[in-house]
Amino acid sequence: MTKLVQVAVAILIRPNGEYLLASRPQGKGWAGWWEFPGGKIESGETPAQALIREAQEELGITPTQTQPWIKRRYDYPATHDAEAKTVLLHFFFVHAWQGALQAREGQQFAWQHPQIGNVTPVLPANAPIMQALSLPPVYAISNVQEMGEPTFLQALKRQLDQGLQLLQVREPQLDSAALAQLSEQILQLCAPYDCRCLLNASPEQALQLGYQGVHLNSQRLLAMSVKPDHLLVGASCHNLEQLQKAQTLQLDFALLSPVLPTKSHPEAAGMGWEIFEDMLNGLEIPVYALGGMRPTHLAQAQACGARGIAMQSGLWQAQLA
Ligand SMILES: Nc1nc2c([nH]c(=O)n2[C@H]2C[C@H](O)[C@@H](COP(=O)(O)OP(=O)(O)OP(=O)(O)O)O2)c(=O)[nH]1
Ligand SMILES: [Mg+2]
Repeated sequence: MTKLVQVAVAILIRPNGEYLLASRPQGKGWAGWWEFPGGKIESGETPAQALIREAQEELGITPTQTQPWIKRRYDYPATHDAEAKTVLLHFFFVHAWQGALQAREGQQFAWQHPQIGNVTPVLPANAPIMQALSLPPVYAISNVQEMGEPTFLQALKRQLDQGLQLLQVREPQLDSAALAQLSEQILQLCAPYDCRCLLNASPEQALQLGYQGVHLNSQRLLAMSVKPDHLLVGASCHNLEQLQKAQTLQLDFALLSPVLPTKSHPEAAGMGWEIFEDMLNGLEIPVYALGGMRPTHLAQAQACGARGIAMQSGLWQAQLA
């Protein structure tokens, strides 16, 4: 049997969203590969304690604002410089720290833009983590039907000014002419910002109207046999079968809902955080929690292993409050 190594991993994030990678120093297994700072959890230590100790030892800093994220198990084969082992990685976001970064182990540092990672190779266990980090923590869903177009566009502008980076346009009540007209306005409004827009429709419609992405409902997801080209692709899932289908198709992300009871689907009870966390366990595709979400639920969703939260009324209302 290979040994299980538990590891605390620190994803240092700057306010502009860049995160820190470090090269593994000479003399360690997988030397020269890029990773997040961190290291083995010692006996008697919690993952959070190991995180702080490793940050002090490797970087000379003390994390002051941390947030648990995904746990990920990975089997490493034996290589010329390392034996076979299974690692259980406990990823944490580190949003703030004391002290100035020092390369205490002779490692190199590289701050990475989430969508333009430019150092390679990154340790193979981290591939799904890099994919998740290329997406922002909040996914907004349009609500023109309830708010009316002028109010919605105003609210959208305010969210864009506050850093919104991912938007789903979901307005099934509109006919195709009205949807084309609304799409043009939304895409124009978003163009100067770093915000990608997905249309909840078929991939053909999304491409035709000039969207960067398509959001599949669960019916379209189940009917699909290959990931559409040239689009960022997300899908709505309500059970494990659908999540697995999204993963098999190698979609960019999935939504899992309803987590909590919601106004838009009052008949559905909400699976709760415990089941939500269980369903994400072992999944490689990034997932957003949906259903009754408000901005304050982000930390809880991430502690369950989600990339973040998707919100419709919870987002647009939060800013009016
Ligand atoms: N720090 C870190 N380790 C990772 C990442 N991804 C990943 O698969 N690992 C694996 C590589 C190693 O097998 C293990 C971490 O062990 P390590 O060798 O860095 O441990 P350590 O810092 O405590 O150093 P030492 O015991 O060798 O002195 O976890 C990552 O992003 N960061
Ligand atoms: Mg280390």
